[in-house]
Amino acid sequence: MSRQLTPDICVIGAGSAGLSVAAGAAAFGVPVVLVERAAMGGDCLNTGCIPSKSLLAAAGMAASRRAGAAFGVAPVDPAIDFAAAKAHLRSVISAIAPHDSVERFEGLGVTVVQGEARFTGRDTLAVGETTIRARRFVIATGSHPFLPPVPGLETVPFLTNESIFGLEACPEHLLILGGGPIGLEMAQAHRRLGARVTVLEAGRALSRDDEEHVPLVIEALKAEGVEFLERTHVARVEPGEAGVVLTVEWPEQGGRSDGAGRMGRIEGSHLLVATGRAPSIAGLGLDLAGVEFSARGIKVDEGLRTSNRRIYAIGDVVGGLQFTHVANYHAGLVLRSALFRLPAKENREIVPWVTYTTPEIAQVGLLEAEARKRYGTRLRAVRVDYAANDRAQAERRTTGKVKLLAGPGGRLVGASLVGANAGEMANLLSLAVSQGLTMKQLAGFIAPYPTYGEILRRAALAYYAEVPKRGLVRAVVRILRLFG
Ligand SMILES: Cc1cc2nc3c(=O)[nH]c(=O)nc-3n(C[C@H](O)[C@H](O)[C@H](O)COP(=O)(O)OP(=O)(O)OC[C@H]3O[C@@H](n4cnc5c(N)ncnc54)[C@H](O)[C@@H]3O)c2cc1C
Ligand SMILES: NC(=O)c1ccc[n+]([C@@H]2O[C@H](COP(=O)([O-])OP(=O)(O)OC[C@H]3O[C@@H](n4cnc5c(N)ncnc54)[C@H](O)[C@@H]3O)[C@@H](O)[C@H]2O)c1
Repeated sequence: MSRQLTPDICVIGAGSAGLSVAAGAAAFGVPVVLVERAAMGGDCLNTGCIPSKSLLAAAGMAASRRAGAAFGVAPVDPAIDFAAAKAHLRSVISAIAPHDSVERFEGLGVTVVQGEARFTGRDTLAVGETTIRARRFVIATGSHPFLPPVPGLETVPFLTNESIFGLEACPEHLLILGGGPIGLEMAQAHRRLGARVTVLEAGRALSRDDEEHVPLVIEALKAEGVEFLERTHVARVEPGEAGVVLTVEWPEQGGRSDGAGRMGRIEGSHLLVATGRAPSIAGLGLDLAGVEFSARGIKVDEGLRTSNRRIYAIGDVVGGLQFTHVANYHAGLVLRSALFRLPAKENREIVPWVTYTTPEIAQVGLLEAEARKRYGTRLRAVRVDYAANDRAQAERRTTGKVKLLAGPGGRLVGASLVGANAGEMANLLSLAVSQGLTMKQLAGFIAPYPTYGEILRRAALAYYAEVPKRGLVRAVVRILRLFG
């Protein structure tokens, strides 16, 4: 039966971005319609953050059983029930799913329409028999795996993040195309759960992270048995006896340390494609809506408005930094703009991200190379090793580094971390960068002892290490001593 809805706001996509806008708008009593064609919760809940972090947790449990010797606890080679690990993953999703469910959102006052949305005009959307005419639209349709143009890929049953979490048996030899966050998190998780794993990366693994810190992650994964082929070109994919055969090429300065030939063949049982993301915009009717886009995503201005000013686009579909917390950040900006008509401007220089390998690697704000370009000699980088932290010593997790970047006036403009709890520590640094705090303020808080977070205060104090040596400062201290 056909029906027409006329909300103030219509949100397309019930992933991290869309859910946040819908919940926020409904909380202020604004009529809002939310359209979703598949599972509520989008990538993060169903095929992204939650299953990947749950699998890493299972893998971490296996790794800890193998690693007790230094603590006087006899290591064991644990029997892994891969199907049970997957049951754990599904139960975590089920525990979170009610929060993102149709029932909860209807309870919040949101009208949820299930089906595929497509624009039929600049202010009209069709979802099956339903027509939605809204004052404002928010496109939050996310992204899907980008498939590289490797000849033969279509001839094998390759995996992506949309299918790998459904495997019930551990792959014998998992080949992973792409050494980004998905590739490395899945490499470590599967290796720890019993698979042989080979990562093939066209360029440099984790290329968006600090280049001084990335090698610590790669070395840790290699030490656990993950095989790495960086700067490797996969020329062809074909079916093989064991599953999949890759023909690979190494350029002159090839990634193989053994100096093997320029061409080679690698056989594995499974292939995971983790080579980036493409925006989910097919069939949306963006042309009819007057919304411009490119292969990267929907084009938006700093306020996340599209070329049609009544339509915003947020989250993965705009092709910027693709993280759940960025999707949530975007949602907040859109609510500010659409509900309160306040200026809203995305600031990409305060965004943190974390890859949840062991060790974790985290970035907040500017990378050193970016900061140097911007501030030149006015930039100071201070570095502290985890080995200087008592808690890291107690837990024997001393492989790690923190680097703080101080711009003019000692303002923290960026931070890079690698090591245990790097992601948790990124929280405090994210607050500091977003609020424009200085090294003085970062040195001035009391960190509970012994915590990993003390590393941050130590790094901030290191910024002032030269102060006691300055002549003027020493002279003042000398004079003050005269007063008893
Ligand atoms: C394996 C993996 C691990 C990740 N881990 C992390 C992590 O640890 N931390 C982190 O911050 N980020 C992580 N991410 C990234 C994170 O999942 C995404 O950035 C986030 O989910 C993007 O949210 P979104 O709302 O923009 O899009 P999505 O979650 O993709 O939601 C878009 C929704 O729109 C719907 N939709 C699309 N087109 C239409 C249409 N025409 N009509 C109706 N509905 C439509 C889709 O069905 C989907 O539900 C990970 C991603 C992957 C793949
Ligand atoms: N912990 C997290 O926050 C987390 C975890 C997973 C995913 N994510 C998000 O999901 C996004 C997608 O992750 P991703 O790892 O797929 O993408 P990515 O773009 O970060 O990395 C893809 C990698 O694949 C390589 N590559 C591309 N084509 C190739 C080819 N033909 N052969 C070999 N290598 C090739 C690239 O050089 C790159 O290093 C990330 O950018 C991130 O935003 C976040």
